[in-house]
Amino acid sequence: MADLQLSADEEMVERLLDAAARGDLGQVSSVLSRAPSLIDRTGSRGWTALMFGARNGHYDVVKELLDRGCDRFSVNASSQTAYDISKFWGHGHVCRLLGRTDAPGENYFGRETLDRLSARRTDQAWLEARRTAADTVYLLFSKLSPMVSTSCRRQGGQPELRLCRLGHDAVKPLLQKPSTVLVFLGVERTDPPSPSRQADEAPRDPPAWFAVGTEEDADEFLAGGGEEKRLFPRSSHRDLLTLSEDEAGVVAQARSVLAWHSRYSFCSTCGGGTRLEDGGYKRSCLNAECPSLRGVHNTCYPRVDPVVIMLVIHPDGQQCLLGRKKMFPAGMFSCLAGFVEPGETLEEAVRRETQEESGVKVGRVQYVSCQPWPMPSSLMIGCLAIAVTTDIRVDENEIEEARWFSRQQVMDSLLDGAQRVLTVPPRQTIAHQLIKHWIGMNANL
Ligand SMILES: NC(=O)C1=CN([C@@H]2O[C@H](COP(=O)(O)OP(=O)(O)OC[C@H]3O[C@@H](n4cnc5c(N)ncnc54)[C@H](O)[C@@H]3O)[C@@H](O)[C@H]2O)C=CC1
Ligand SMILES: [Mg+2]
Ligand SMILES: [Mg+2]
Ligand SMILES: [Mg+2]
Ligand SMILES: [Zn+2]
Repeated sequence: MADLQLSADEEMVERLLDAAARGDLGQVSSVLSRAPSLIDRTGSRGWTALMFGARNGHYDVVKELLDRGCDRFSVNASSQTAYDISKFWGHGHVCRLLGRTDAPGENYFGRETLDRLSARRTDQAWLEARRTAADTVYLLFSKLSPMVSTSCRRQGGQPELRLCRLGHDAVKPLLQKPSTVLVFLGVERTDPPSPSRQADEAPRDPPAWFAVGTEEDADEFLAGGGEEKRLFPRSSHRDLLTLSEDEAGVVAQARSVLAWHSRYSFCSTCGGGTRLEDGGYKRSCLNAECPSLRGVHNTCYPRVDPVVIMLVIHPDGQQCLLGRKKMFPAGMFSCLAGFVEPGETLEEAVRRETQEESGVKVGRVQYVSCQPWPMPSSLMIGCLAIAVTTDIRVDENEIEEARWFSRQQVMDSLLDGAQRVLTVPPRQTIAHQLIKHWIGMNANL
């Protein structure tokens, strides 16, 4: 009976994959209406219905599968997502559909959903009006953790965290405390005004977003969520990686600025007290004699720490260098990385950090993409680097082990169910994306 059931399932999967490949929307919908759980099932070489639809440029089929909640990130036996496949075959319209959460060069924490309107940061009257407006959104952070709710579950996965959006009334008492920090994040990006709008209608400002930061527990806010469970995640590194791409971007912005406020309360030039200015983007010294008040000083502005992160490629082109820190989970290897030092180019930082950490010398360096990493304020600058030597000698203070891994070993690590000699960091990290970028450079469909 079980065998019969299994083969009936398999037959349905075959029908689904075949319909997706042919662009038969009716058949795809009919199979999934009867058996929704088959949506991410794979056929030969790990291809899903989404990949078949993407391979042949079937826009309607791809849209239907996405609307029904398929996994757009799953990879086939060549480690390609449906997006990689549609890009390879030149189906731009399907790429755009799939690219919404996996656009080329866009990394987790990198999406800008707000227009920062930096020119408005010094406009006190405008800021004051936006602070109290009915549609203004406040994000609350306690000890740098954003308040989130866990009301919905991602299909088959871990609970998805969503940011809690509060109104002015809810945060008003907190805003009156002198230790609370308020940062203007920007306004929602809007579509161009519709042609039907009357000429005499005044254009409305889109909703403004603010971040409110407190070093207190703020647990009193957790009660007001009704059905949904509200919390401030305490293991912020892991939990921040479960936000949606849209929310991750705004959290990266808010958390880095709030982290700067929480560590830089005093003037670093004279030790005096400081005052918040520019919508939370500046701290000015209260001591009228302080040199930091004359000229431009980077001590007054939120910091960003550039970090190079590199996938080092073996001179034979078929292996890459990955390392592991002692703190990594067992079996996990990642790209080497390190802070850029003053007066150093990105290329030199890649060469120096690679040699310090692994003993390998690097020649050519090529920039790929970057990622804001708000723990607390790094900007990860992702590069491919071509090795000119291959002997490994690790810096044991930082790295436990570094090894050359073959392309096949790395591909297996990206595949569900494959035999693995290593695991790579999760897809939200630029390390993962650099590794996938290298695998994708030799498309083997
Ligand atoms: N998103 C991703 O895929 C990855 C992100 N990272 C992030 O990159 C950062 C840097 O990587 P590491 O290998 O640790 O750098 P690293 O190789 O330069 O070594 C870190 C050491 O550098 C010193 N240091 C110099 N400037 C610093 C600064 N501005 N802030 C803090 N420490 C500084 C400290 O002594 C620190 O222990 C890490 O904090 C990590 O969070 C690292 C790997 C992957
Ligand atoms: Mg390092
Ligand atoms: Mg280092
Ligand atoms: Mg370093
Ligand atoms: Zn000062």
